[in-house]
Amino acid sequence: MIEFKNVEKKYANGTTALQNINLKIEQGEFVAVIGLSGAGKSTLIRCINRMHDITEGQLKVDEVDVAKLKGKQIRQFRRRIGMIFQSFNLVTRTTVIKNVMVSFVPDLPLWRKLTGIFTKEQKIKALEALDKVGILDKAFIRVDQLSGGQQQRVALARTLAQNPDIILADEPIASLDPVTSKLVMDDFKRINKDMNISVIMNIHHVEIALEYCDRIIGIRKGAVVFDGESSKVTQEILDDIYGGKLEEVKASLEEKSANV
Ligand SMILES: Nc1ncnc2c1ncn2[C@@H]1O[C@H](COP(=O)(O)OP(=O)(O)OP(=O)(O)O)[C@@H](O)[C@H]1O
Repeated sequence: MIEFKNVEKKYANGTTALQNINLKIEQGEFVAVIGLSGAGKSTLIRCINRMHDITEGQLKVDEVDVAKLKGKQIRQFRRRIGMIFQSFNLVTRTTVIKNVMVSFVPDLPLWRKLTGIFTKEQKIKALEALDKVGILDKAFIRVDQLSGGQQQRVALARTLAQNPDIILADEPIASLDPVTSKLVMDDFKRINKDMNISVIMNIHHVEIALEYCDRIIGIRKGAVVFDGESSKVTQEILDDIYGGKLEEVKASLEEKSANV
């Protein structure tokens, strides 16, 4: 379980990105974090794996007080938490399988990971992870020869190979066209349901969030203004989360996806 108790995050420049956050996320939930740009979605997600330090309150992941972790403990803790980014974060000039196997040697420098010799067992594990996201046939192809959607699936396979309890996804479909976005969301959903991995996703596409995620957390100006089941989200709630600017957000997303 992930538990935020009166969490505040203030950046060094004085910006309060999160204030008085109280949340409980149980193992196996599929949660979307929505809100306007700058509302604090990324900050919220990144506090969970200590990419950002909180400045007040307490954040616990399975009873581990995240703020108290130090050095090696942080690295060990992060192994249980996969992170997916909008930009995939892959090494594009090497093969798909090598990108996945990188997850087996988290403490080595990247060049060592990529030149490293992997065991047969590790190769099998990587192939299994690729199979789970439907791109086993691409294992020995260079990443730069794949489409955006396929690259995001490689990133997902890399995270799965690490055997995480939680996946944090920071706008995972923001660079994808609408059809590919849905395929990637199908993968997230399947992984969430079949493997009981918690997924906490920061997402701009409200309709997709409502369709795929079980729970919606709406953030406005660093505070939670809605927290409940997707099926309970009304237009009025969306107007509150987005301060009446939802149509503008949708129009800008449509413009972006036309340019993908
Ligand atoms: N490293 C930083 N230093 C100072 N302020 C920051 C930093 N990162 C984010 N902020 C500020 O914190 C607030 C929340 O930012 P955050 O990136 O969490 O929002 P967001 O909802 O994820 O936005 P977007 O949808 O545009 O990614 C914003 O006011 C932002 O300018």
